[in-house]
Amino acid sequence: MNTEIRIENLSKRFGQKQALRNVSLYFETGMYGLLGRNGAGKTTFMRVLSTLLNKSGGTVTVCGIPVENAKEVRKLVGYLPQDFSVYPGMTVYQAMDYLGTLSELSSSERAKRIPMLLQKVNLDDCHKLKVKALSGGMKRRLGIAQALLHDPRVLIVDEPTAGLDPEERIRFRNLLCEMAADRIVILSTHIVEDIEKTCQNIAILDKGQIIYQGSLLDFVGDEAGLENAYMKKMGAQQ
Ligand SMILES: Nc1ncnc2c1ncn2[C@@H]1O[C@H](COP(=O)(O)OP(=O)(O)OP(=O)(O)O)[C@@H](O)[C@H]1O
Repeated sequence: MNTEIRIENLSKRFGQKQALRNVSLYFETGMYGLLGRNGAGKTTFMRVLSTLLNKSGGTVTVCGIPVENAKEVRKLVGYLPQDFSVYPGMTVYQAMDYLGTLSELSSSERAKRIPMLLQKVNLDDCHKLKVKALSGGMKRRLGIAQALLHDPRVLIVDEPTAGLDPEERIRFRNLLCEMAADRIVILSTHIVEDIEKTCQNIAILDKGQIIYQGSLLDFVGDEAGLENAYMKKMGAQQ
């Protein structure tokens, strides 16, 4: 099974509101940055890929499987939403174990994967802590660990570093890069620096349409950095 996502002419309407219009994109193993203003359609796009929203038109396949086959696609996709929060009264281990049960992992798979994932996100010392006692950065790392419980081929993260201190942001970025070595990671954020430091390829959404897709280096061209190139592009889109 090839690790790839093919999107052709994807559209999504909410009543009269056209949130996505003729979006066509292709992803293969690696890390991709998704940029766009507030309301551009980024979350809608990620929710369609994660099968949490039905599309209105077009085709989307994840590793060859159409998103309409939500049960199968969910096995392939891990999603960390913007507002991730889980069971504050549970310990870190209990929360992971419960989420693993919801993902239909057997008890032996959970016993194997949970310690391995907590170690990967550097939370192995915290497995007995209550979720509500975790810092913002630790919660985000727990979010990644839960999104990886079923070892998905695709990891989609929405605004994961907002509000994190610089050290925690860099740690989180490194973790995502590590995850992208053998899967597709799609990172949506307004923090342009996070994308500049981690992604070789970017896509920019504006008013529901793709206005750039391709290499970050090509996009930046002769500009001083991604932020400058991005501001210039967005200025031209007004
Ligand atoms: N459930 C919904 N019902 C109606 N309109 C919606 C719904 N969800 C999103 N929209 C609209 O679709 C458009 C795209 O929203 P979306 O949340 O995907 O944007 P975004 O790029 O993620 O924004 P932000 O950067 O602010 O998170 C917006 O105009 C939004 O108001």
